[in-house]
Amino acid sequence: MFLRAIQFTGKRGAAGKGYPFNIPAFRNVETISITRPVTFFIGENGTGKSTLLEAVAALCGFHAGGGSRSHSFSYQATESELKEHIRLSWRPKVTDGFFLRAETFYHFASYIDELAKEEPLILKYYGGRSLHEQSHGEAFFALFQHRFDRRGIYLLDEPEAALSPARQIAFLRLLWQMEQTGNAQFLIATHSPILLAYPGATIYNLDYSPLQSVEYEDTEHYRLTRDFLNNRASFFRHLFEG
Ligand SMILES: Nc1ncnc2c1ncn2[C@@H]1O[C@H](COP(=O)(O)OP(=O)(O)OP(=O)(O)O)[C@@H](O)[C@H]1O
Repeated sequence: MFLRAIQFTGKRGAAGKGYPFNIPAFRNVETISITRPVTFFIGENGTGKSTLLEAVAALCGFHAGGGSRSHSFSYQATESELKEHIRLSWRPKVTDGFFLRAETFYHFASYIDELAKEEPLILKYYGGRSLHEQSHGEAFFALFQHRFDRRGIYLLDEPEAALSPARQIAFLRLLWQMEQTGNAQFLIATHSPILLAYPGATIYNLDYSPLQSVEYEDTEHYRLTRDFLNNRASFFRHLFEG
């Protein structure tokens, strides 16, 4: 455990009412406590998960388009001002880690290819070959397996985006292995009921204003998936015949 809390500073009111200060989940939040090695952020589309992870990544010194401190590639920045209104509380501080953004992964892969032209050995951190020569899911998994072995903080924005259900379950094992080393901490924004099932994680739900921690079995992800799988016919009756 490295990051212990995300603290919202009191100056936000002065910053105006537009994005990102109009996001309901952040209203009246003082501190998001981080007490477990794996913390999930969930919520409907547009509730602020990426905005929060981006701000944390910026304060960690990670490139806004994804990557670590040493990565810098051209990317149309969409960073919000939130980073100027939060503080990270560390014990101990780490500077290494990675910010995975599914949406900019293509640009990241191209950037690594460029670096590999000068320094081919760099590809060992990405499964031994260009990320572009691997499928989207293979490339994600190669990154998890070969690059996430360093002591650090890992910020993952929808890592399930490229992963099959079987790979998501394999990812749970990787998470567990990395947690056992005591060297890795994860903040993960996700919509996946499989990833969210990871035992012992904290889940913050940004559907609430202010955001709240919830139990896995109380999440819509768990309940809706369970009900859908248990009774598809009933869902389809309502969807198609109503
Ligand atoms: N650069 C921006 N300028 C203005 N509004 C923005 C900007 N980026 C995001 N928003 C708005 O802020 C809100 C939160 O967006 P964000 O991308 O953080 O949501 P999210 O929870 O990650 O969503 P999703 O699950 O769809 O990825 C949304 O209403 C979005 O429209």
